[in-house]
Amino acid sequence: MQTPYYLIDKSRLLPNMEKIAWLREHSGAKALLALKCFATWSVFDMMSEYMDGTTSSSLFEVKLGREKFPGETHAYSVAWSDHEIDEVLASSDKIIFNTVGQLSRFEEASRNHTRGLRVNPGVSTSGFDLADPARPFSRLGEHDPKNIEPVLDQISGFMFHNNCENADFDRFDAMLNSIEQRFGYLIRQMKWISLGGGIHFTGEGYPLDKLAERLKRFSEQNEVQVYLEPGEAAITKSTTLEVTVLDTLFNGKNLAIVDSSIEAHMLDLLIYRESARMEQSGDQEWMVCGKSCLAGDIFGEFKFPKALQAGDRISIQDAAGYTMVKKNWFNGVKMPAIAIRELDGTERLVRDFTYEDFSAALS
Ligand SMILES: Cc1ncc(COP(=O)(O)O)c(C=O)c1O
Ligand SMILES: NCCCCNCC[C@H](N)C(=O)O
Repeated sequence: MQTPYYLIDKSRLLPNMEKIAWLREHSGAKALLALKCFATWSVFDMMSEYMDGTTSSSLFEVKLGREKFPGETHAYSVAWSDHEIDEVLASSDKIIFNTVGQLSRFEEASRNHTRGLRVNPGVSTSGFDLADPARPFSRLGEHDPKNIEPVLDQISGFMFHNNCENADFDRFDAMLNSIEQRFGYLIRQMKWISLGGGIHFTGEGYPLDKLAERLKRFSEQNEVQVYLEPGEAAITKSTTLEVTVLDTLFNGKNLAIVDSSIEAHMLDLLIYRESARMEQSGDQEWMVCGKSCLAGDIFGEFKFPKALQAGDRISIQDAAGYTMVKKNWFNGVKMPAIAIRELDGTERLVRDFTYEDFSAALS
């Protein structure tokens, strides 16, 4: 297969799915895939055996969820437009408004729909200002219980999303306690509560049993159906970005230029100033660089067992989350194709991109 391509390995996706299924069974919570993180629908058939549906951040994600992922479709957006609302309602099971203002604006249009409201508890686990839903002056959800009280009869659920790559169960527990303390009297008047994404419960060593017990207790004490919206947790470590070395040079360090671009194909790493991950090790230090003209288009510095040379293949690890959904046509660099490794080890190409796709994205 011609590089670059994202390779989704079902045998690496499966353990995440099995943990999600275990958690559902032992907590009673439902799990919705957050399409903003991962929307590669060729593996939705498999994922839908372990998950209950999808949640979204736009009309197009709502439509994709309804069309490609069996189960429930939750529609959330920071703000819906007038021209979108009918289609959003037609393609979803629940609509979650970000503010009381949006709920009021679309009150009549959505009257026969199951409706919820995003609530911002003012606490989060994000170490990144950019991704912190509880940052000062955050627009993400209603903050004040007093503003929510007047619209309680119009909604049947809340969505809280305040975790971010949170691998610490005790921190999750403490934040849920604080949510219950501040918003408990409102939560108990609802039928369902989504606790959002950002809980790293499929990670190595995460105390899944404690999470299941906590979610079950939350659900029983408040008499609500709990939803989780895993993005990263659903697909973590399932995918690699397969690239080839095109050139090498020495400029005080060993540099290898590959047929991909961090700016175009793994943008989140650049945004959050994180390094890509490799699996191999050795005593040869190399900086792996992208082929766009951006000076800082660098995947990171890694150790290899031997010196790299043109033609070498490299697998960049953990390349599923916020990658394929964010890839772009910067520099006209060819987008990586998408391939799937089936459980029996066979690989198949499910999407390739051509010059025509590049040209069609512009006019
Ligand atoms: C409302 C909501 N739900 C779920 C997610 C998924 O988060 P993660 O990929 O960290 O699990 C996000 C991330 O932006 C979100 O904003
Ligand atoms: N790896 C660096 C942080 C990534 C942030 N995750 C994506 C966004 C997140 N789900 C959010 O904005 O809440």
